[in-house]
Amino acid sequence: MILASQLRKAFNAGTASEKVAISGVDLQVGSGEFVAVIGGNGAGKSTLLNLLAGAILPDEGSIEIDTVAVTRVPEYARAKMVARVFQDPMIGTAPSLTVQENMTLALMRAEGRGLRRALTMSRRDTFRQSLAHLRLGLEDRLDALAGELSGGQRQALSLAMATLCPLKLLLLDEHTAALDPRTSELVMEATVSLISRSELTTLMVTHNMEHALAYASRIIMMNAGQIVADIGADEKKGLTVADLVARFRIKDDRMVLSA
Ligand SMILES: Nc1ncnc2c1ncn2[C@@H]1O[C@H](COP(=O)(O)OP(=O)(O)OP(=O)(O)O)[C@@H](O)[C@H]1O
Repeated sequence: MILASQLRKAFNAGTASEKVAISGVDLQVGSGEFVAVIGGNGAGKSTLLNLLAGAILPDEGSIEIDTVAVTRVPEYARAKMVARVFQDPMIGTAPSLTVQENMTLALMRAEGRGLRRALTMSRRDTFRQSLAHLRLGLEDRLDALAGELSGGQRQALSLAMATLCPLKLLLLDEHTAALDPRTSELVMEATVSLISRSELTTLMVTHNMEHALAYASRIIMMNAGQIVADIGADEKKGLTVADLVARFRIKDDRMVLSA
């Protein structure tokens, strides 16, 4: 369970360019819930994820992950609990290392030993199996350099790496936004398969309303640093993309693409 209470974060505080990015945010996410975070540009979505990851610390409020108070715990010390996948396929994997070396690095995050010692044959099988579930052909490319993979395969590898060790919270920051529509669907399907297999608690920032409606169990809408709507599974069932766009006057990815 993730519990955020009365979070506030301002940038450039006390200056003329002060910007309150998050204000009075209360959020409770149950174990295994998959929450889509939507909202217009500058609404505070990435800042909320940054606060949960520990990449930035709040000015006010508190954060608990499975009853552990992590409010002032920096990102590196939260890494065993929280993993994140970013929009840019170039972030999250090391291009000059192979697929299996990248995955070994992800394991070392939890185990902390040398790359050579950690890379054993049994690990290879484990890596192959976890990559096969993603259905992007990565299981046959363990020895390929990550830099030679397609954008979709790199995002899938980032996902596999993020979820290789037991996790309390997975944060997806527009992780399919830089991909073409077909690849974006494939990575989204891989995401859902991973999340449901591991019953992972997940927050996904997205501008793709179809993904939010189809895949998440709950949608929260942000505006001006606050959560302005919280749509549970039952209410979500009756909504269409057009409803969401009209109700919240926000842009959908596909509208941006076709504009
Ligand atoms: N490091 C920073 N320094 C100054 N202002 C910032 C910083 N990070 C975010 N902001 C500001 O805080 C507000 C919220 O930004 P945030 O990136 O969280 O929005 P977002 O909802 O993720 O937007 P988008 O959909 O465009 O990515 C914006 O006004 C932004 O300009």
